[in-house]
Amino acid sequence: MSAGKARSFAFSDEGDDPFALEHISEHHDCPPIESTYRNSGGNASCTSNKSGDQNDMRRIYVHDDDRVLIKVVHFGHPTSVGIEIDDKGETYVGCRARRAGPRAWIYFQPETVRAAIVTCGGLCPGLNDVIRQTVFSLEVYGVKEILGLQYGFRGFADKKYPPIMLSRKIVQRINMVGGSFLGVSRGCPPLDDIVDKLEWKISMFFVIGGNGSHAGASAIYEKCQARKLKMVVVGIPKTIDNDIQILDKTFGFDTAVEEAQRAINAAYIEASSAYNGVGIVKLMGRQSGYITMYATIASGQVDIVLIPEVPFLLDTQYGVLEYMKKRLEQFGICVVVIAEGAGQDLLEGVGGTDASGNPILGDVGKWFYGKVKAYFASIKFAVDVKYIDPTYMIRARACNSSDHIFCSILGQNAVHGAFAGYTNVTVGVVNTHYCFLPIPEVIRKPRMVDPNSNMYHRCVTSTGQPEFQIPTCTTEAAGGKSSSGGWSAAGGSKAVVAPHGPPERKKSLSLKLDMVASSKLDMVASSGDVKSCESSSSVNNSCKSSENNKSSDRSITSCQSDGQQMHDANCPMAQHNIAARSKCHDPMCPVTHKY
Ligand SMILES: Nc1ncnc2c1ncn2[C@@H]1O[C@H](COP(=O)(O)OP(=O)(O)OP(=O)(O)O)[C@@H](O)[C@H]1O
Ligand SMILES: O=P(O)(O)OC[C@H]1O[C@](O)(CO)[C@@H](O)[C@@H]1O
Repeated sequence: MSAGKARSFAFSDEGDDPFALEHISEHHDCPPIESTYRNSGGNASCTSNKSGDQNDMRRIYVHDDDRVLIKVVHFGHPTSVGIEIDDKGETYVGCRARRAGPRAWIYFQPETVRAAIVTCGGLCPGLNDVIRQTVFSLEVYGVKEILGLQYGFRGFADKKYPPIMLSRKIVQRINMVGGSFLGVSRGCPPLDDIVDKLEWKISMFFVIGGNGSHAGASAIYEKCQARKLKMVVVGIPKTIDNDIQILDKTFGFDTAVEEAQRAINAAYIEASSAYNGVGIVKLMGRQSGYITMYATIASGQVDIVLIPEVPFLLDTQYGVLEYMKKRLEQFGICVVVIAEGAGQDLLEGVGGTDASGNPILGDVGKWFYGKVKAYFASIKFAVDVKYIDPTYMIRARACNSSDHIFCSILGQNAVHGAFAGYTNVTVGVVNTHYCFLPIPEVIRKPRMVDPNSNMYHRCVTSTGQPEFQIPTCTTEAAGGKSSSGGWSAAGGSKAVVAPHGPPERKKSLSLKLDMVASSKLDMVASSGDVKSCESSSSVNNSCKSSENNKSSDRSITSCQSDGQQMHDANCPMAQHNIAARSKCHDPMCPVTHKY
């Protein structure tokens, strides 16, 4: 199946299934043999018959007909948050992927297999864990020859770094450290040179990398097909950026978020102890803001988050700088987290591309730091600005325990997929289940944060920030200034009123799948904007009465102006410095007691 193939909404095992996998038996004569995979004490040869049924109590094999649903939510309406309708009006509702795991029947004689493993792109916590478990699993099947390519695809061409033989003994302890035991690189020799080398009887090729590496893996697969090489290509998605479609997450992402959160917390500590302290943290994320968004929520101490997917104004009355001033006036502190790829439209990029063709970005962190300093100097507002750029620290470490486990499962499943004969596939977790997915489908486009997603709404609910845009429809529900003077509420006024109206209890809410496509038109022509304007008064009411709205400015303003007092243990004052705390006059306020 090619990347451009039409996708259907309803699952079918026939040709139009976007998750149909290439299988080696479609191109080569290779009858299945009984699996040689044994886990501890398992006696696989007694447990299955040719149809894959298992006769004994021990069950170690996944049946080839097992499937994982790509979407497990029943979406009640095409405008439901999270439904992910793509630019062709398509969704993955109803689609299923093949469940990963060992099969009872395999398509390679292990003693004839020569496997090769390569790690490409940037570093990512967990690379060594994946290499290690891939080697272990190959050996469990009975493979004797396992080659490690050095320094990514360059390892095919660079005579100084020939492939190294891998074994359980060699890789036993590599998971204790970060980095890649094999080395990584960007850029690669001509694909034909790589395929020439693969003709050295390599029958299983494991590519551990991100979108670019998977594009490379798929291109190599195509070339091998053309040369009729009997080889399977299996990818293992790696990227701290978490920018791979469909998957719950990629390995290393959790660890990177953990490390990023530490940087944010350091910025918070610095800023909270300084006079009008500003903490700025720049985090990796070339085109997608996942690390920044998740670390922001994890830290809980961020006032402003800026990601590549959400444009922002800097210096106007709706811009970031004026909002920072307001935060400083109110709380004496402001923590800003900015993703590497954010605001690239505002600064001069370095231009050009790296060896892999990725754009070289301008340094938004330094640029933003300079702008903040200049702005506050220009208005003679004393600030103490600390800038932290943890860059490579978030990806150079060994992974945390959840990533150790995740990587182990991915490495093992990659080997199961190869022995099952699947090729041009990758292995990933979808809805907490492991599955094999066609590479072309997962790299159709990079995954980015959807500013209309639940997760982004959660993030800006956490920071309490407004949209840094000229409001398209102003409402008094805005998180700070009113229509005459400034910011609109985070998430936008359009998001305030549900576009799909009140629930109709008696009618079935079940979503007809063909509705999804037509709904795109509805959404474009929707009168949602108008409605949200009209109903702003009700929104405003709920806003005023929301005493527990801990993160937004309006709760403080209404508290103070209504003469109400803050009894909330999570009073926003509690999170900020002593100067700001003194603004809380409530004798019951836990902060007043504490200090
Ligand atoms: N479209 C493509 N076709 C063939 N090879 C590619 C393609 N894109 C990238 N590659 C190769 O894949 C390798 C890794 O690509 P890249 O440097 O973009 O990292 P990545 O796999 O996307 O990982 P990361 O998330 O760290 O950026 C490089 O050797 C690069 O030359
Ligand atoms: O400096 P390098 O190695 O090119 O890597 C930087 C890039 O790697 C990533 O971490 C992963 O692609 C990006 O977020 C970042 O732009």
